[in-house]
Amino acid sequence: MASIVTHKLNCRRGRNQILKDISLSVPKGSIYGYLGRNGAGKSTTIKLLLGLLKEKGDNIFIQNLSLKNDSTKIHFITGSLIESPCFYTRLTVSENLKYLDIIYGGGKKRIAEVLELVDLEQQRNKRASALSMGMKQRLGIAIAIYHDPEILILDEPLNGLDPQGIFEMRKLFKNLNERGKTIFLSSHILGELDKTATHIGIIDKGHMVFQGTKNELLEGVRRTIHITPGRPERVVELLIENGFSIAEKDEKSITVVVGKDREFNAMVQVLVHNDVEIHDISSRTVDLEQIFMNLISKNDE
Ligand SMILES: Nc1ncnc2c1ncn2[C@@H]1O[C@H](COP(=O)(O)OP(=O)(O)OP(=O)(O)O)[C@@H](O)[C@H]1O
Repeated sequence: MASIVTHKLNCRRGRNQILKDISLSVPKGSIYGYLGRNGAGKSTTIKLLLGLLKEKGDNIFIQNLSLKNDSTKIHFITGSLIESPCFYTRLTVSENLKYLDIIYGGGKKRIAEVLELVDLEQQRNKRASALSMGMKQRLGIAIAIYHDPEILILDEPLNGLDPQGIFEMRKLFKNLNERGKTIFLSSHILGELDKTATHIGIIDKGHMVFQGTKNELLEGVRRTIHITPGRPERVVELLIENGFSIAEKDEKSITVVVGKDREFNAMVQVLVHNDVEIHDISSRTVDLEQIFMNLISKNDE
């Protein structure tokens, strides 16, 4: 089942078509990374999902509820963090949560639970204004999850955090995900999502250029294999005979480009079975960042 579904989401401001036919499908229980360059349309999508723009949301469904007809129910099952976290800077961390508790209930137990979850127990009596950036962001998450929503929608939650802050937020996302929350988060840096996301959606200039699991994104990746054999000419012959194409060769070494792991294994088998002398073999995989750049540069053409 999908937690968030949109059917051909469009958004226009004046002559500017900000979003064009965005059809999202965010599986329940996933950590869905929504990736795109600055200005691609991520925040606009998120604002639409949260019903914050004038568009009616008749093609947006959260847990099968229509945003147009069931926005109140949707608010109860959704927690969000957009732009900078919103809290009372002059109140302490726990006072901020006590304030929320007036609305949602749950009492001291829920406050303690949430503080533990976001790892702010030590800072509970600190004024929110005195927190580090990473802690402020975690307080923002604490506020977003206080009412125990099933889905979290976060706009660039890792923006501006140092490596330690990013590490802690990732840990928090994984922890929340293990507790059954579906997390939709945006970023303009693939590396930020790479380690956390189970699913990736890539948007560029308002168009969706990829959507699928992280493994599906990696499927098209090719590996460059650099081999330094005893007899390069013999290896070139063997590889060509067995259907591999040689990308480059010089006197000492050969470069072969292969697809999936299976193809790499097949190539190694050919070398082993033919008793080829190898001095060195190294493999370089195109990283996710490169795939991202390739996808969006195709959209530039
Ligand atoms: N109210 C508006 N009126 C006109 N154009 C807008 C409006 N809001 C956003 N845009 C334009 O729509 C495009 C997408 O903006 P959006 O904020 O959704 O991008 P983004 O992917 O979130 O980028 P960033 O990472 O920089 O926040 C941008 O070109 C932006 O200038």
